[in-house]
Amino acid sequence: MEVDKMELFESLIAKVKGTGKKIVFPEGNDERIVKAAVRLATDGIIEPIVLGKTAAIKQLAGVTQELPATLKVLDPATYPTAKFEEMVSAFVERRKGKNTAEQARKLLQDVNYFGTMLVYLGIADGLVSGAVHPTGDTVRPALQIIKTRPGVSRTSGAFIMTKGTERYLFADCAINIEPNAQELAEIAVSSAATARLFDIDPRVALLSFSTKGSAKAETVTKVAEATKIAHAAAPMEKIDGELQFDAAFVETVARKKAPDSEVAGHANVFVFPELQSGNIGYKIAQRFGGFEAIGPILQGLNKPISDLSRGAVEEDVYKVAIITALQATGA
Ligand SMILES: CC(C)(COP(=O)(O)OP(=O)(O)OC[C@H]1O[C@@H](n2cnc3c(N)ncnc32)[C@H](O)[C@@H]1OP(=O)(O)O)[C@@H](O)C(=O)NCCC(=O)NCCS
Ligand SMILES: CC(=O)OP(=O)(O)O
Repeated sequence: MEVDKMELFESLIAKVKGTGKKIVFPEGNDERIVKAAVRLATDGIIEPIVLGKTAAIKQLAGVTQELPATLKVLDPATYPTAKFEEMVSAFVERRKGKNTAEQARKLLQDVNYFGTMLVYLGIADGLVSGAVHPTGDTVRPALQIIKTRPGVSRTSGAFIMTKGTERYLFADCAINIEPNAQELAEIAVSSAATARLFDIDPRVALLSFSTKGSAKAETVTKVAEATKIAHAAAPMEKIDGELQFDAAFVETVARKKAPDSEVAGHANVFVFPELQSGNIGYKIAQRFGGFEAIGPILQGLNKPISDLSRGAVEEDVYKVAIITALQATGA
């Protein structure tokens, strides 16, 4: 089968399998998480580290024999004191005076902080959480400890949206509540890079309720300004805005509303102007449109940390973990 015709996840699995990536799952008390982790280990795709107690994990996963050999269970409650204190010291050093050792010990009782520190210390290559915890609680440890890559000031959350052979990227659907023009530009540039993970040749539309000045409002000016900043930051990328969704997506509408745009009518990466529209937009495409929505994939962090929707099913956990491992390969 040619790679571009391969089912998306077959090709992603082929890139990840054999790399031995260790992904930590802090929510070992959730059935969807443990079942996905067992499948990922059994299929030889990643080496999961599940936080919790072996007996409870086996029961939730419905495993009566041994867990797969490549699945490691780690119980924070019985983590050796010396190792825990090393973690505390590393945390305090990373927080540069923002947290004391006493605060660190308390924060590290939280499985998301504990799991994120495993990634920071290199014990795990990435983390998947958020099936139980809301996004803020899942990503805050990563924002504080893992932090953004040089040149990126804000992380953002993208979804890969698939239906049949259709494949699009939506962002930011998860993190930045009211991004300014600079932040929106960064989200657009990061999204182009994320799209390439999925073999999408990115054509990025910055969405609005206006197309090329058809309406006047501060919120529209912000999107037009973000487009200019994104062009200056990444002149080789195909990025355009401000565009309404129909102008971005439908060729006949694009010919009328934005005839000179190389993106309009052909966009495959959709950047929303703020979080309300982004989060609502992806859920409408998912629930009305029948698209599978995988993510949010956090963009621009130093190491891969992935959130899940609390509405996620086992299959979503499985797929998000594969994407997280793919990010960990440096692809
Ligand atoms: C992501 C979110 C939790 C961060 O909020 P917060 O914890 O109040 O953030 P704070 O402003 O206190 O910042 C905490 C740290 O994270 C950093 N940070 C905050 N947002 C960031 C971002 N988008 N990218 C990178 N770092 C960020 C801050 O710089 C700060 O770092 P510091 O402690 O080293 O100084 C918040 O923006 C949020 O709730 N977003 C919406 C999440 C959501 O509900 N989405 C819908 C469902 S997916
Ligand atoms: C991404 C998202 O919307 O997460 P949740 O459904 O958990 O709020």
